Amino acid sequence: MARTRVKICGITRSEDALNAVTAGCDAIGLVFYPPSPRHVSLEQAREIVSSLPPYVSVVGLFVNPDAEFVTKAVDYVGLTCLQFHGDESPEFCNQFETSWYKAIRVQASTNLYDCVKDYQEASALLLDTYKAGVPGGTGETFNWSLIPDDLTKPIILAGGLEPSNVASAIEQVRPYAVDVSGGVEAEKAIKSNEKMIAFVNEVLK
Ligand SMILES: O=C(O)c1ccccc1N[C@@H]1O[C@H](COP(=O)(O)O)[C@@H](O)[C@H]1O
Repeated sequence: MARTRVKICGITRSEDALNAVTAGCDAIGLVFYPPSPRHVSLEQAREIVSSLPPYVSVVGLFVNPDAEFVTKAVDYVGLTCLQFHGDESPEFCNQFETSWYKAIRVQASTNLYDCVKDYQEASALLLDTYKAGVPGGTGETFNWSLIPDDLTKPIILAGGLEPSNVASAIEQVRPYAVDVSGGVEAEKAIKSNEKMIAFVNEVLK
């Protein structure tokens, strides 16, 4: 069985990006959502990406963006994948030539089979915690038993993951990948090298 991939999201500094890659992550995430404390400008993002070694995926995170902005970010920054974390429709997500996936904020009433059907062109579904009024990055887990084990899309598990719970999350959900932001921070928007190493080690053990 393939190993679980790791994305570390909300990178705001080149040194954090390099530490994340050295720790063993497969992808970094850059937040293009101005209200987030982890928001980066296109210039900051381009500088971070220019410091990366080869073979690292660069995911742009958007919340209800303008299509023109997404296209500009792909070209200017060199994004390899798009994460839509708002209320974007399948039609909106599909208009880009870049690989994309959709974040679903899961609550008891969420029908994940319908989400798979609705977003059939997505390369994966990212499952995050539902919290009213907050699009993501809540630092809170959700009830993983709400995830059926026969979904026909790769699942990226997110929401409140940290070194102490990621191994049990993987054991229970068997996701394609895990995604972490707040759980490996030293302070808001600043990553902890120790926590990133601990997180990846827990995934790989
Ligand atoms: O990180 C943010 O500020 C953010 C803002 C808006 C939407 C999503 C955001 N982050 C993503 O949320 C999940 C879970 O994060 P956490 O590990 O619970 O902090 C993850 O995909 C983040 O990239």
